[in-house]
Amino acid sequence: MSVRARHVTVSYRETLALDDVTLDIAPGRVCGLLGVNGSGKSTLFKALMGLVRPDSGEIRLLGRDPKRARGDGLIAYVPQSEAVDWTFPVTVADVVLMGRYGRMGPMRRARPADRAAVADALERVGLTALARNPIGALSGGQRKRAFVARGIAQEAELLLLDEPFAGVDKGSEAMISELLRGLRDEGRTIMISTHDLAGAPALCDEAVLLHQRVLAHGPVADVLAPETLARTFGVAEGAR
Ligand SMILES: Nc1ncnc2c1ncn2[C@@H]1O[C@H](COP(=O)(O)OP(=O)(O)OP(=O)(O)O)[C@@H](O)[C@H]1O
Repeated sequence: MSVRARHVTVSYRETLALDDVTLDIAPGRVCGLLGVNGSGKSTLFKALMGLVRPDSGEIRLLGRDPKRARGDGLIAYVPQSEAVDWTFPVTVADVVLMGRYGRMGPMRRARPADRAAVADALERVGLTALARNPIGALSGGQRKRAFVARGIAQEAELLLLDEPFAGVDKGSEAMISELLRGLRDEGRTIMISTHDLAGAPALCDEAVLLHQRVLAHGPVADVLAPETLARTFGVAEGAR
């Protein structure tokens, strides 16, 4: 399994963010992580990256402890747009090169292989012509593509994308979806978190409905079936 979580519980002081989450995600899948604001999606990503330690339960990523998996460069994270300081003076190529830091040693001196990996990744996401532009000068969709390129340059096996389609135009959404499908077809595992249940991306092979607990996990249509949502959110079926 790419992702294997067993009875994972995470709390911040009094707030229970994840409650007994058990989850398996196989390699070569795009999994939508669906849930309303505050349902624990970011916390699950942080736990997968080894940035928050579960109170109890166990997580293995590609058979490794999350911190180890992150240290080995197996996990790439594409943050929510709001989580990034876009005024930070780095170029698009700099952002992508960050994906190679784990391989570059303490001096962070890029070798020809690192530069080639950056060039390939930029080519793949269609940003070669913008490589020297400041990241902040790009559109929302182009910024996301730059971060996906960082994950490609990193050669990550598991890509976690936080709200990748928020603030992104339809053209970029289609392009990002196509990119992610290509990575999936290479056997990589992709998780996409979104609170936009209705717009749950068509590219997902499966979905998880999270609300502190895993309420449903399976084909997207089943997870978003009116009966499941009604059970989840207590909405009377006839009222929608
Ligand atoms: N650092 C923190 N300290 C205290 N409480 C937190 C912290 N981070 C998250 N929480 C709380 O944990 C719960 C889950 O939050 P989380 O950010 O994981 O949800 P989310 O589904 O990602 O929400 P959003 O879509 O708004 O990002 C919420 O009640 C939130 O207020």
